Amino acid sequence: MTATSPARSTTPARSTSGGTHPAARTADQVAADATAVVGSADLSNRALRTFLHGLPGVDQVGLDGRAAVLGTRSIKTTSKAWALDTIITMTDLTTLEGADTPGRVRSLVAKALTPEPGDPSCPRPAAVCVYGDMVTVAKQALGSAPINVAAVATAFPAGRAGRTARLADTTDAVEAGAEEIDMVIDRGAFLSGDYRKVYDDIIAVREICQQRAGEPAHLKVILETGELATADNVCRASWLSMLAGADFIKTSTGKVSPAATLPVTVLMLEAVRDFLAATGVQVGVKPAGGIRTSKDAIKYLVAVNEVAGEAWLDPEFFRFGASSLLNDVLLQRQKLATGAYSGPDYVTID
Ligand SMILES: O=C[C@H](O)COP(=O)(O)O
Repeated sequence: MTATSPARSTTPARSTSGGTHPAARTADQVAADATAVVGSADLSNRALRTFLHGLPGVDQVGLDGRAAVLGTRSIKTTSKAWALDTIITMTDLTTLEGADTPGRVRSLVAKALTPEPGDPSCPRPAAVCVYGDMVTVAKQALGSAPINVAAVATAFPAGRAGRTARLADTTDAVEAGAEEIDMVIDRGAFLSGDYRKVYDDIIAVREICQQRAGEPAHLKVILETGELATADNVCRASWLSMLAGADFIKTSTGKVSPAATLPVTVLMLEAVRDFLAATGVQVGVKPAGGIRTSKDAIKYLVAVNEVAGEAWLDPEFFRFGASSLLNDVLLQRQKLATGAYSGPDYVTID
């Protein structure tokens, strides 16, 4: 990623309560510092630390309050139909089980290709998300359909492997044709303050993504927010990932509790909004893990619109990582169209 000329603003960088942190730098200062960090030829861990620890502090109480308010918004029935279809187009339909088989992946792909048999107006998910060794199976099953294959990589979910193994994992997935790579950060390095290691890892994975035949693979960086302990850490990990060139920042692997939450997603939406203002680069957000109902997913859409803005209401910039959300969305879609649920046999519950 190359930081373009920062958009100039004289408003102070905002913390999540909607107010400003007493020690907050202005957006101009954050922009200048971010540009200096990205442009530095010899970036030290100390420089990264200074930048990340100088970000406005997060008011956790304010964050929870803001998310709670967003979660109570109601939407009109007409908007609900749009919301349900939008959720489908933003879904990375996922299977990430040790017991995944080629048959299971083919069945996931069949569902992605035809989510609602008999209703050609039903949109398709953005991607299917699988382990790297299942990319070939998924690609073959998808054929030329415009659905991406996202592969988890870098020793997902814990990331506990040396860089050589983590990068080899990524190379395998990219060479098999994955259009999207979902990497995990080294939480141990991050939590021990070795930001430079995390930064270098992301850059190395991104370089492999860039080498994909045809289009570069899009890089989603999983923070595993449930292991980061504080909201300030989530904010720092978001900025660190974006500075290193993430196309998306993703909350969770789905293997750690808590996984995606609305407050954490609001915080990450604020980060991408502020990063765009500072650098001119728009990064996407992917909450993943534990989002199972349309009702919850709609709360996330409201947050996207109100926190980051309409520009993020696009699968290019917002995704849901979910294994079973699609089933509920299809049921709700049916209910909206016919006034009744079609019964539990109507959609596959897998
Ligand atoms: O990235 C997606 C998650 O692994 C899926 O989690 P879920 O099964 O809770 O929807």
